[in-house]
Amino acid sequence: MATAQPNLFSFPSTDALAEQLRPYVLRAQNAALSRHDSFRIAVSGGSLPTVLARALLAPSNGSPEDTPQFAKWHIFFADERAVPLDHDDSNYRLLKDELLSKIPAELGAPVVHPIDADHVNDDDPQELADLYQEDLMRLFAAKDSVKLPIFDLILLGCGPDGHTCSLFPGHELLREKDSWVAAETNSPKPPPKRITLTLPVVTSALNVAFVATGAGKKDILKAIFDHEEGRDLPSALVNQGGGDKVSWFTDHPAVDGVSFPRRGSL
Ligand SMILES: O=C1O[C@H](COP(=O)(O)O)[C@@H](O)[C@H](O)[C@H]1O
Repeated sequence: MATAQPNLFSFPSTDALAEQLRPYVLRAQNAALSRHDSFRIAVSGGSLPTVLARALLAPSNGSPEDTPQFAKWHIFFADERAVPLDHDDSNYRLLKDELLSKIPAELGAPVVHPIDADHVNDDDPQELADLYQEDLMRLFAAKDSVKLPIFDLILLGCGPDGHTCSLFPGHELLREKDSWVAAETNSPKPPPKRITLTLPVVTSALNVAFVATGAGKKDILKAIFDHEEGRDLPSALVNQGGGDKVSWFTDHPAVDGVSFPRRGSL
């Protein structure tokens, strides 16, 4: 368990947040591309894709550092719902509508890793989870010694109950140690059948950023950053496991009244 504290950034508006999320993501991209030939990122659904699109589709200042090199991106999903890829509840569809379909051709196209559409109607989403794990293994487990995939960046949301990915409070999946991808059959938030990256995968990433905005997140953020009250919430477990690799991008209403020793500026 990491002892260092996560970083908390708070902005007056979602636009101001998106403006700062862009250099954060591009720094992770540039660092990744100096180490290997691709940028390996996992993204969530919910409110995240809209903010991410605002960040990444903004005009570049023209420098190579400020340019998304999408052709070198591998995009996975931090969690996905077991629905067809064109369904309103699909995180893939959301990302496609908000970001992927709007990337200018000159920036190149990322390699996107959706779930296997042939298994979304299975009674049990375990096969879907296993196939997704195999997809991850093709990229990350070139050597037998690889125990966990190391993402360059994972972008997360935080639900009003403190869930992140499809890891829900009090759920047994929070104790999963071995699988990279787990199946969820009884999500308290519809739809009930989902797959999710597991906690060890999330906390092994080189960088993890939450995006949480709006007054509706205020109470849960108070609980998460109050070490006693919210210590077992899934988002708090990411903080504890990831330490200062974890950054929270929030707006002022989401952190109104949240006491936190390390409010950073980027
Ligand atoms: O169900 C989900 O919810 C979370 C949180 O969504 P938000 O709208 O409160 O940001 C999301 O991160 C996750 O990917 C999604 O499947």
